[in-house]
Amino acid sequence: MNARPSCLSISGLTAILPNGSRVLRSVSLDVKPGEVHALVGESGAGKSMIGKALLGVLPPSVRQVEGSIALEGTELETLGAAARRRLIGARTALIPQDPLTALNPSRRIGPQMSDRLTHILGWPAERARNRIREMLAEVHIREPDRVIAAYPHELSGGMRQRVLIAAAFAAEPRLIVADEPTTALDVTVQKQILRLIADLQRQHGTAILFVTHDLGVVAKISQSVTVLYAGMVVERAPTPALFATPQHAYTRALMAATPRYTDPASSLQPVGSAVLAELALEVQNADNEWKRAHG
Ligand SMILES: Nc1ncnc2c1ncn2[C@@H]1O[C@H](COP(=O)(O)OP(=O)(O)OP(=O)(O)O)[C@@H](O)[C@H]1O
Repeated sequence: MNARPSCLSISGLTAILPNGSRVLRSVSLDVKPGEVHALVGESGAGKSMIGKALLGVLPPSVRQVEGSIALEGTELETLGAAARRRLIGARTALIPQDPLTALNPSRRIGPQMSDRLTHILGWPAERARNRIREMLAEVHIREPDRVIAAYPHELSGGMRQRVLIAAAFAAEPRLIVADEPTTALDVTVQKQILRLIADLQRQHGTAILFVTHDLGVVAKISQSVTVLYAGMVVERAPTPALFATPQHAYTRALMAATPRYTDPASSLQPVGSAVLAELALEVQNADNEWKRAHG
């Protein structure tokens, strides 16, 4: 028997729009303690929606109608709004896609980094300041004083993302949601940032739900992976098994569309119409089954 609960356990998560269409179709996934779990899918697959459901910030037009989300064995549904916010604040952190919009342009970096530690976790200001300095060193920022005193626009995109990574790890969360954290960066900086996240993850033993559309990133950073299409889980596997023996035609099509997994001499293949027709049928079957079960 496995006595240690999953760090994050999502089961049967269904979210619905006012017109009745489901944007998440009974999604289940598990992130084990200390592992990186990749959530991969094309634009619109529902990756961000899962992160938002976890953080309790679904858009007003989207309702979670079914399913459960548990953090280290605690079902979020069983908590009141304030207790849920406290638990999420203490156990999770977010590395966002776009570091510029995630930072307040009119406030200096230092106070923005320590806000979470002082406001949500109640740390004294000096402890928070010291922790921020430690974390800036861990993300290889050589002039911490300059960065602490800077406004976001005074830093490069890569530096801003380092700052947000430092802030995410500062309170030793159990789970970090990394929402396409390298997408907004230059290609050369992307590699450094990915390596940095991987290094910190190993050193701190933090579990990460790593949202990405890039199978190359999945291969580099994750131990397990969930492939999502139209809010539906298409395939879930340990990462080495996914690449060695992909089970679903859609996963194989995504691989064929990713440069490093194809013969460089061959051209990249978009997801073909046969695969899309198969997916459409699976979505329809899943929706019919759901409608039958819900009258
Ligand atoms: N505020 C909203 N109201 C209604 N539907 C929405 C809203 N935001 C997103 N959607 C829809 O929900 C579905 C999932 O969107 P989501 O943003 O989670 O996809 P994603 O996989 O994160 O895509 P991307 O990689 O482009 O961010 C899409 O069909 C999208 O059109």
